[in-house]
Amino acid sequence: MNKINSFPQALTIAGTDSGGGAGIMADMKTMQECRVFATAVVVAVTAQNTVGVQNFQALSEEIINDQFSSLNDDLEIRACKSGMLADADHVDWVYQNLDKYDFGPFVLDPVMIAKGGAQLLSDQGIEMIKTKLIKLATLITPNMPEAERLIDDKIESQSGMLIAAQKIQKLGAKNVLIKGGHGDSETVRDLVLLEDGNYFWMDSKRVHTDRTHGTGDTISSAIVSRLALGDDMRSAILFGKDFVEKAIKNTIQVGHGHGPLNHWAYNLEQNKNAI
Ligand SMILES: Nc1ncnc2c1ncn2[C@@H]1O[C@H](COP(=O)(O)OP(=O)(O)OP(=O)(O)O)[C@@H](O)[C@H]1O
Ligand SMILES: Cc1ncc(CO)c(N)n1
Repeated sequence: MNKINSFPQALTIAGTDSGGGAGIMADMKTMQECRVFATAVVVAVTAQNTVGVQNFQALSEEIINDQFSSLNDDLEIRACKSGMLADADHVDWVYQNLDKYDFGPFVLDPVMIAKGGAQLLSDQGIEMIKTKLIKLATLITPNMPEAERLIDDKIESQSGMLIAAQKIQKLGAKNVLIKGGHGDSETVRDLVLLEDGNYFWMDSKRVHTDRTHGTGDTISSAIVSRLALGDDMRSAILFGKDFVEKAIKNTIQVGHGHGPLNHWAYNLEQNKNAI
């Protein structure tokens, strides 16, 4: 690799959040905290705050292709992720670019509905993820409602969660992380199904808070960062869980709705332990 360009670089392909807590903003803050250089392809712009999404506009095919091409011409992206992709055309354009360029392992966060209820991906867009984009995914990270939508079935138990992960893997994703943040159980359980068929659970105590805007973006960006730094999939996912847990626990008071996470909490804790 060209030494001049050797600092670890990661890419997020997603929508912006003017409120700063989710989407590209959460992704880049997370990557920065993980010590990788963050880059972005903007697919859509949202007018959003902690209360909800007030409006959004997706960008043209030309500017999306040009952003990918600019990155490919100059940077050395080692891992990438996608977030909000808006509709079927945008999913397809992202597919074509990821098929064309090598940006390393690809983490697909199939963002469908924001915590405030806004639909960030059309029904046809969901179908395009299921039939096309998923085949490029090194890892897919649905939350529970997204996992149910991907398999078109309800998930009602832990064995149901495993069966769902296996079905999602059959759609084409190599590794599957089903996030269990939704609901009100005291223990939050995430499930990881690895490429080789082995699986494990990640448990944590539920933090009773409404400051959970951008949890999914944050865990997937922490995972992508560690993949860009050379971690194997299992270590990268375990790191992501630790990172997001600390970011949720160490609440900050911003906004009046689903508040954002504290993206510097992980490093604050590391520094404290180092003293
Ligand atoms: N209240 C909570 N307490 C502890 N961990 C949580 C809580 N909420 C979410 N998590 C963790 O955060 C991560 C993201 O899970 P979640 O199910 O919230 O994703 P998401 O719905 O995609 O998030 P978003 O749509 O806000 O980006 C998971 O590892 C989950 O276990
Ligand atoms: C732009 C954007 N991406 C993702 C989410 C989901 O967290 C959101 N609320 N907004």
